Amino acid sequence: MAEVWDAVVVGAGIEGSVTAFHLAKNGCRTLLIEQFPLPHSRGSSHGASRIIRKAYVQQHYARMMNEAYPIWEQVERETGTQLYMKTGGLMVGPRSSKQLAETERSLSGAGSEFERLSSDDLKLRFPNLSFPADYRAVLDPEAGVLKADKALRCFQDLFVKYGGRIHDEEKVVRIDPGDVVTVHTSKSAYKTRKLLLLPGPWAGKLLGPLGLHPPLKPVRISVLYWREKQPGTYALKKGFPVFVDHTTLHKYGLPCLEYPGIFKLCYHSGPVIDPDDRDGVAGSRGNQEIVRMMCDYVRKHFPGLESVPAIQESCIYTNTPDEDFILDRHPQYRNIIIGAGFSGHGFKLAPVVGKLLCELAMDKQPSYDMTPFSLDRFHNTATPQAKL
Ligand SMILES: Cc1cc2nc3c(=O)[nH]c(=O)nc-3n(C[C@H](O)[C@H](O)[C@H](O)COP(=O)(O)OP(=O)(O)OC[C@H]3O[C@@H](n4cnc5c(N)ncnc54)[C@H](O)[C@@H]3O)c2cc1C
Ligand SMILES: O=C(O)[C@@H]1CCCCN1
Repeated sequence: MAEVWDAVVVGAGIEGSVTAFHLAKNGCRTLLIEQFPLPHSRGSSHGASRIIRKAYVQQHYARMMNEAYPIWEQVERETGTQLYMKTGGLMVGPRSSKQLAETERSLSGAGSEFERLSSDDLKLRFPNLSFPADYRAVLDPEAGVLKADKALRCFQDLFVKYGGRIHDEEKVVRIDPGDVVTVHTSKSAYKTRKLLLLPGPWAGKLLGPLGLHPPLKPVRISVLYWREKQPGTYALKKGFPVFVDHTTLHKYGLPCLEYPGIFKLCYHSGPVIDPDDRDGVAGSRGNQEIVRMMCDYVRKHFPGLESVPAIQESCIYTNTPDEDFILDRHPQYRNIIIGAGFSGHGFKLAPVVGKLLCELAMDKQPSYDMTPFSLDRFHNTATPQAKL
């Protein structure tokens, strides 16, 4: 008789890899299936860096981050790899910004420290930034950079260390629900008691045949890097923080890390695409406009950077209308668990996302209120609004 797995996880991005790690660590015999050869750069988890911060508008994420940090540290210890570099995080916006006020409220509510910077403080502390006199900032002292590609590898290595199996270059092509689910791939078929779907931008393609159509939009993000005029101006070593601008749709930046002397500064939006054709016609549409807008932005606010990007790469967000994640069971097939819609901010939270999905798979009471992450919230048509 075919072997029955305790759990099969589909998708070896950061969310699937961390979920698989928690399952294996909790004694579940787990198989992690990935369509592409690992590592790859076609989904959402590639690249050297991501922002980690507690400064969130939504308090549920600020609270979850209190648990995420110790797990990141534990993985660093267990693998002997530095993954987190503390830089502090600067959230800027107009003095009247509701988002900044709510960020302060949620940091306080989560028991986390922060500093409030006036326009004068901002000028004094960060002379290489230029913002109007009616701007202010919130500084999150615990924020920093995660070494993303290393982090992904660490979680996959630990998963294998705890007895998990990874099958890459194997695409899931059909799912037959049941008390024991059958997962058909391009190479084989597997039986499992619990199936966890973490397919990133491909979520729509896997969920549709299971009768689920949540309003998910895969969006192509241009990852833009800008050369310093004077090397070292925005360097991590010199203590330049990670940065989020809360004016209208966000712009965000990370101090020079992956390419020496080159600062990463991106726009938190882009064209809706098919993940199998990320850089095709739809993906390129609007890119020139975004680059032009970002050139203007750099000229205005980052006077120490060349105002033409030195490097351009791509990555994909999978957005929900309210930018909250989906972490839930299939409403009909309760042993199928879904993690999707990480809306461009899921990396830092993956340690807690994985823990919650593992709890659902092991039929334990989840450690957090799952209401913000429920699939059925979309029946009430959430108002689209950039939050973070
Ligand atoms: C430019 C950019 C900047 C970001 N910045 C930040 C940040 O600063 N901080 C932060 O916290 N987050 C950030 N994020 C968000 C974060 O990176 C994502 O939320 C996270 O990587 C999502 O991971 P995932 O595992 O859901 O998706 P993915 O990494 O895409 O993983 C899904 C995997 O499933 C596989 N798969 C799909 N379908 C199948 C199938 N049928 N069979 C087998 N395998 C399948 C895919 O190949 C893929 O490997 C950023 C994202 C981008 C794009
Ligand atoms: O998750 C983050 O911290 C960043 C903030 C800005 C948008 C992209 N993601």
